[in-house]
Amino acid sequence: MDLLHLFKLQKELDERILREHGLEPKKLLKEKMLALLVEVGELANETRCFKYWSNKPSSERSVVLEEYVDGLHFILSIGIDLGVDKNFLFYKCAETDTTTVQVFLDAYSKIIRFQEQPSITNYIELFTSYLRLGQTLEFSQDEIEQAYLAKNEVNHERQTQGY
Ligand SMILES: O=c1ccn([C@H]2C[C@H](O)[C@@H](COP(=O)(O)OP(=O)(O)OP(=O)(O)O)O2)c(=O)[nH]1
Repeated sequence: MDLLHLFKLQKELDERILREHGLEPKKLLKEKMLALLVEVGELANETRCFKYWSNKPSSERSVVLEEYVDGLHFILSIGIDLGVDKNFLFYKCAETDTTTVQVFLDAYSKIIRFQEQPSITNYIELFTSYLRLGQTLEFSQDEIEQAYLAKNEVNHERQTQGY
């Protein structure tokens, strides 16, 4: 996954959203943190991994993947505000032998920790936990990258249409 390229596309999209909505290029960190928490909740809902009371299966893989890359958009956007977008290198996170529910809870706790203390170390921890979540959901890096590019385009189209 070419993260530096994704950061660049994210920056273009974020700048466009600010422009179209007449917002100052001020940081919207709190709003982005809440948006990310909501996206992780939407993702968990689509997987249904915690719904021990139901036999209904997970949503289609493509639906889950789109939710996943919505969260990735906000994580990249937060990284840009933090100033790490020019030199952030992806390193493969170790495979973990744990449940999907636990991986979701870990991602939540890393997001909250970063929100309380927005350091680069905590950002890397957050990013890593989100990549681990992608691995747990069995998405390849290539699939994630392609889905990110597709949703990024949709986000631009929405701005064109005055979303
Ligand atoms: O500064 C921003 C703000 C938003 N987004 C992207 C992230 C995500 O891909 C999308 C917002 O999520 P979604 O598509 O779920 O938006 P929604 O307005 O909640 O749509 P829906 O009601 O269809 O879920 O916009 C950014 O990249 N940068």
